[in-house]
This record gives sequence, structure tokens and C-alpha cells, in this order.
Amino acid sequence: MTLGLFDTFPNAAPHREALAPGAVVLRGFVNESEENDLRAIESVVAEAPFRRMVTPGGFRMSVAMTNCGQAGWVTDLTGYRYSPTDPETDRPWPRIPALLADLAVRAAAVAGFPGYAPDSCLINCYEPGTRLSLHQDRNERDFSAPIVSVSLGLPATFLFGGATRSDRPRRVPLDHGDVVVWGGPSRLAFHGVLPLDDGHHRLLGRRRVNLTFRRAL
Ligand SMILES: O=C(O)CCC(=O)C(=O)O
Ligand SMILES: [Fe+2]
Repeated sequence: MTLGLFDTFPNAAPHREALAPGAVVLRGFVNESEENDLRAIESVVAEAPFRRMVTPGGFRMSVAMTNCGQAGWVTDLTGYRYSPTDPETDRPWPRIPALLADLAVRAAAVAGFPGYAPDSCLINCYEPGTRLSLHQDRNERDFSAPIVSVSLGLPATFLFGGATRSDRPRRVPLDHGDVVVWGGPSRLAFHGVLPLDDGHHRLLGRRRVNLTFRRAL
């Protein structure tokens, strides 16, 4: 009898890659429910459409963003912050769809952060050529909860650095369905996304959509 690679490891858990202490990539974590996940995102975007916000320095971001949850991350000329309402409509952000919240809670638990209770989800939409420069997620009140980041659509190269901007970041290829969780000693790690390559994704077309769940309040 011959054994192929997969026969040898019949019960292999979804593939996980350690990035740094407290940081892990869960490969292919989003699977059978993906179509429903996408529908849940569409319902958020119907209420709170993607928009390109302006940085405090006066630059329009290339990545289009929206939010769901009790608070949404926003930027304008006055600074970065979490807002309970959508500045475009002055209405509360849509709720985090239960399906998506559940995905984030499960990913956090698998990554070693049980009891995760995100209250905010930033949704980023990248088109070919758009990038997100190195930054820390530090507008949240409490850094004890991790960031859970879900990649959908076109592949991207994620940059994952250290505690200072000058730490040389690792280049992490991310594909549709991969989830990155960073918390604990990595919670304030610098990270970013290289300019997106052109391509076509079977579900999302010429786009990458990323969800970052946070405990903001
Ligand atoms: O798109 C990504 O993979 C990362 C997004 C991110 O870091 C952010 O929105 O703060
Ligand atoms: Fe970030």
C-alpha cells in the first residue's frame, strides 16, 4: 500500500504557522461557510458603504473602509479614533453579523486567546495597487485582547514586524480564508500590506477584503 502525504496525516489540524510570540497564521480557517460570510459582509456594506477616509496629515487613503460593531475606526483631519456612529450618516454602525463574530471568536480561541469579545470590526477593501503602510493598531482602549484579521478575495503580502517601526518586517503571503491573530507580546507589532497584485478571485473579483476584529472600547 502506498501512502500519500495526506494519508500520512489524516487528522492534521488546519495548518497554523507561528509568526512571533502571540502571533499566528491560521491557514484556510474560513471554509464551508464562506458564501454566507460574504453575504453578511454585503449586508453591512449596504448600510455603511465603503469610503476612502482622509488621514490627519490630509492624505486620502487608497484602501476603502467601513465598519460594523459598537464602535468603528475612523480617520479625518482631526485624528484617528473609534466612533459609535458612522460619520457619513450619524447613525450607529451596523451590528457585527453573528456569523462573523463567531468566526473571530473561534480563531482567537484556536490561537490561544479564549473568551475573545470583539466590539468592532473594520472592513478594508483593496483594489490592485492599493497598500496599507506599516502601522500599529493602537487606538483601542485595552491591548489585552488580540487583533483577529480575516483575509478574503485576492491574495496579498502581509508585512509583520516588531515593536518598533525599524524592525525589519517578515513578508507573509495571505490567501483567501487565511486568518492572522496577534495579541499578547505581539499586540502592538507594526504591520502593513504591500500593494495588491492584479488578479481575479472567483468570489470577490478584482478585490481583497480584509476584516479586522478588535476590542476597541
Ligand atoms: O488588510 C490587512 O491584512 C491588515 C489590515 C490592518 O492592518 C488594519 O486595517 O489595521
Ligand atoms: Fe492594522
